[in-house]
Amino acid sequence: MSKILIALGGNALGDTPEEQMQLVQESAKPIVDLIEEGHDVIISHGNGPQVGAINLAFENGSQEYSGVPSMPFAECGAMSQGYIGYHLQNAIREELLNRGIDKSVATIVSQVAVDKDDQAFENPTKPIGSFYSKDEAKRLMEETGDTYIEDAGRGYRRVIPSPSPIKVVEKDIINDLVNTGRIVIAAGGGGIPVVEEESHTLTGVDAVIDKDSASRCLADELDADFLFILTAVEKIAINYGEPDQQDLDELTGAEAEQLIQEDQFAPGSMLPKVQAAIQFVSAKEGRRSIITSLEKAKDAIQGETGTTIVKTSEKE
Ligand SMILES: Nc1ncnc2c1ncn2[C@@H]1O[C@H](COP(=O)(O)OP(=O)(O)O)[C@@H](O)[C@H]1O
Ligand SMILES: NC(=O)OP(=O)(O)O
Repeated sequence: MSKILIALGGNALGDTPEEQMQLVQESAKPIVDLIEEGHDVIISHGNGPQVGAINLAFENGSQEYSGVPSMPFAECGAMSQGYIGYHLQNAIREELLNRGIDKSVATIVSQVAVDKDDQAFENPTKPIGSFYSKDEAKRLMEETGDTYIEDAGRGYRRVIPSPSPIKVVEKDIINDLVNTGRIVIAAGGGGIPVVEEESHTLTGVDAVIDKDSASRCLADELDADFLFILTAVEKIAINYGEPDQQDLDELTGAEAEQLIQEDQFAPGSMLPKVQAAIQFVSAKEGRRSIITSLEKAKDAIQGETGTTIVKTSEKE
């Protein structure tokens, strides 16, 4: 049996509490399929729409009502972990009980250490919150001074810094829970970004870490066998969205690097997933990273679908 870290994409969560509550019931099924097969499963998830909405709600509130404070991004990230983890752990719990599986599931509020001098702080790239038209984004930029960019052909979104993860602060406790058969939801939304001071104080920073990158970091620390990146597509493709689109079954790290050089993967969407997958498999023989859709997760672990990324030396 394998240790599998599952990184859930935005389509597993939706945009509103009602949508999320409903969607996580569907997301729980393939997760519990893997648990039922005897695998150790750790779950992480994105938070781009949610962290943006939480931050904006406080911003709007603080403009209208004097008692509402502005909310820094680290705190917004922590809130998003609680909000998403609450729905997700209940959906998984219910699915486990319905199938007569006696296992407990919980969410760990997870902090991820970053370097205070990470270049990412100078160059915001992480899209968060809702999508806007070009005109709306221009107006918002003028009004707020925030940065908005076009996000993978889907509209304009606010961007904030997204430093690289160094370590998951709570990794030991996550490891202990996994090793005693618990299902853990961790490093949600890429983790709460913190800088470790010399005094050992952990100070939150205004950033959102990419969840695929943080998931890779946690999968590495837990020595997982599989990093599953579940998103809206069954396989990654070359010439994605074009008439000559070609879906890919298996890639080595080197082949995937070559496709990155050819700009085959959109920044802010598929690119960070492929980069996380390459980094995960390159670190140790025998690891697999699979990029596929939620619905196909069970088939993908049998090698029946999805795009599998393997260490280059394993295919030579
Ligand atoms: N080369 C590619 N192959 C497959 N999908 C791609 C490719 N380039 C961009 N995409 C898009 O990337 C999306 C996944 O990114 P995104 O929606 O940001 O992920 P998440 O599920 O983590 O929210 C896919 O649904 C697809 O629309
Ligand atoms: N934190 C993060 O990467 O969230 P999304 O996957 O929702 O963008």
